[in-house]
Amino acid sequence: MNQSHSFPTDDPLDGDTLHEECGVFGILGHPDAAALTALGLHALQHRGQEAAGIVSFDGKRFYQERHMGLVGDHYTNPMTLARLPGSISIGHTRYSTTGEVAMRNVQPLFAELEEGGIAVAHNGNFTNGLTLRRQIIATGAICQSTSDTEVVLHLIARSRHASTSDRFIDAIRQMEGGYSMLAMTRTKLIAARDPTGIRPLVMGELDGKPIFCSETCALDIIGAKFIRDVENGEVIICEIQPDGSISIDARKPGKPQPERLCLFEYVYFARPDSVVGGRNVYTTRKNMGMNLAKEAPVEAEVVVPVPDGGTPAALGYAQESGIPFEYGIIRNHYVGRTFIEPTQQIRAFGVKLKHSANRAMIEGKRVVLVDDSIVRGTTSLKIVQMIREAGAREVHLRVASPMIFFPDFYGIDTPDADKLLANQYADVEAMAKYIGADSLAFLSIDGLYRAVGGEDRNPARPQFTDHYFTGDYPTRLLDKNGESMGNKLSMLASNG
Ligand SMILES: O=P(O)(O)OC[C@H]1O[C@H](OP(=O)(O)OP(=O)(O)O)[C@H](O)[C@@H]1O
Ligand SMILES: NC(=O)CC[C@H](N)C(=O)O
Repeated sequence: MNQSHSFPTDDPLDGDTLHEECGVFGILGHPDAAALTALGLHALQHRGQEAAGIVSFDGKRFYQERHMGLVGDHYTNPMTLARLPGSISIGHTRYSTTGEVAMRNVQPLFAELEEGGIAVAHNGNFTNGLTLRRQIIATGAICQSTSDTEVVLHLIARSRHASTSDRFIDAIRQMEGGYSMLAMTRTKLIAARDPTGIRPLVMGELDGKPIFCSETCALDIIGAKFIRDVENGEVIICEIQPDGSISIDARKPGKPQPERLCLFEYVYFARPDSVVGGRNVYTTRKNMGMNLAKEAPVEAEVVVPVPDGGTPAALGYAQESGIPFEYGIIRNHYVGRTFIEPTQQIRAFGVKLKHSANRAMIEGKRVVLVDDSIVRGTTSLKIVQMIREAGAREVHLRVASPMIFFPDFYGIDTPDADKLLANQYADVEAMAKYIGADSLAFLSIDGLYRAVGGEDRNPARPQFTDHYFTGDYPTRLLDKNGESMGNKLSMLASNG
């Protein structure tokens, strides 16, 4: 295995940030596998900005490049790509949910097995990862990372099945929680999605070669064709045959369960141009804004989005209400997503750097501000104040998703419940007062369901994963037992 990384491994971050997701990309049998993977990861950058890695195989050896930072910081360098030869490749952009921000947790993770090397890339989070980790450590395993993903490698190694595919299936069947996973061996690319289908994963094709990635925007960037979603609970095994052809074997190893995609993919995470679960994300966000305008109308002269997340919903609100849409806030694109920053102080500073009021569009007007979500309230507090300082007569905040009361354990890494703004105030009026808005309203859960899936939430069998709004977790939470995720790996806290 070629190890060519040498990056710092310190982790000053606390375990209390609302992180995003991760992005995965894999391709089998293409001569430009690593370069295509790098391009795919570029398109998936919004899903994870802490670190990015690529593993390739050239018929003889595995190669890896794993780096802290953005995809463009490393994989635009032809020398880096030259160190990733071969026609099989998988890649990952990371936002940590379990395990610190350190080189040892940067994916793909690689292991030498009896029958050869295997690399895995994981978007999601296992809700029994720590429980299984304790069990394998108790029986002699030596873990190299603090990532929940590593447990899968150990379970593959311990499986009694003969083929790598069966070992992989054996391993993931023991895992609970949310996962869209890719694995690669010397001849195979394997894709798997958890039984509930919490995280997205799609299959595409370029020049007849199979591709798997988190979102369709990664297919579009390389001109690949969308084939279909990987189904919930499905494992697809693609293998290069001795004659050079590629076999594709799709299996559903577990008990069938209804799919429940994560609603937050539509509210915030996925790129607006992606098609997630057959739905164009931009359209669902516009629908959210339209439903919000119906549910919470207000008299005003201008609708202003909180960019970027709030923009499609604000357009929907403006179209439905007939109030003109204007860019009353200008976004500095050199500042990333703010609610993922490590400390509250830095987050607040980031929000200030990121948004400026466009006074000419605001002064003397009653403004409807539209954002996609309120998590801690950092953004809302600053933006409402900024709009007032720019001369707005009234500021009405409209949020295109319901109030967030519950933490996530499936790959989002929300703050602890007590840090969520909705849990700090008795009602919406009290929240509005804290934020400094003349009025505040959230989209209802049914309004959100209709915006995404066209029908109300079915309480007996919810169509989507929505626990952050409702407390209805789609799986059991074995590791949790009342502890926060941030505390779970405290026994493993380290610098590298
Ligand atoms: O209540 P808070 O804790 O501030 O979190 C919510 C805010 O964070 C997100 O924006 P972010 O700046 O992360 O990303 P964006 O640029 O994609 O909108 C989201 O769109 C809200 O504006
Ligand atoms: N956000 C994610 O999907 C994270 C994947 C994995 N749990 C990690 O922390 O590396």
